[in-house]
Amino acid sequence: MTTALAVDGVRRDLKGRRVLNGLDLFLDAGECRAIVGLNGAGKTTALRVMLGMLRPDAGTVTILGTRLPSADRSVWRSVGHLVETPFCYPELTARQNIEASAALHGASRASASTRIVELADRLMLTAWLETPVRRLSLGTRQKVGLAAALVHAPRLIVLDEPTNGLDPLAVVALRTLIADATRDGAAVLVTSHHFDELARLADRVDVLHHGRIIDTLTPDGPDLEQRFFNTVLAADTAAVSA
Ligand SMILES: Nc1ncnc2c1ncn2[C@@H]1O[C@H](COP(=O)(O)OP(=O)(O)OP(=O)(O)O)[C@@H](O)[C@H]1O
Repeated sequence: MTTALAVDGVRRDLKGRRVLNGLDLFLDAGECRAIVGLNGAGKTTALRVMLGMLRPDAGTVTILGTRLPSADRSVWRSVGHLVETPFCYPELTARQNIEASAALHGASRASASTRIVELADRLMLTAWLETPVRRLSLGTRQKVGLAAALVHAPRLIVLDEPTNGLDPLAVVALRTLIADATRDGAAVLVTSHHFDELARLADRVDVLHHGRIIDTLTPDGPDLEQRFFNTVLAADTAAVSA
């Protein structure tokens, strides 16, 4: 297996508060991993550090074999992400937004145009392709952001709460897109608060609590949500009695 993403001992403070506290995470090609955690556990901050948007105070991040911050354009071209705001220029149409992402990631016009047709069809976005993004609903914008993240067939895909605003049909479509990507060798990292969704999506589920991974759960097996709560409760109980 090739390691697509390696996060080793990352620490990061924000406004004097320790948000990431010795974060370790390794993601292989062909694998989908999920990060779960309570609100404020540090999920989005972790993804931002992994994507080079924030520098760690300590520890290292290695993406597709290159240690940050020295990743060059060829590395970033192989990464697709949707973190916080979807990739959207409000005055441009959905198609133009997705084309802009394809161009930014070095995809040819021909391959982008074929892939946009496919992604729009699968995400039920075709009817909205020529509409300016500012006129789209929240969920449709999310679909544009997802298409922009996937249009260049990235080898590393990072999605922060990707089902935000999506209807149940679109959730199923996203699930099959992620399954196809991992089957083709991409590595996928997602965050989510929806345990039933994670159970169907991820190969492993990492529990992030107070800025570090405290356990890794297998998504199959009984009641993932209850196992998550048990893990968090046990960690808090141990911290109180220490
Ligand atoms: N720019 C910032 N400045 C100061 N503190 C921040 C900043 N961004 C995040 N934080 C703090 O860092 C902690 C972790 O935030 P983060 O958004 O990473 O959590 P999260 O696990 O993604 O939460 P949620 O599930 O609510 O999205 C929170 O306490 C948050 O208030």
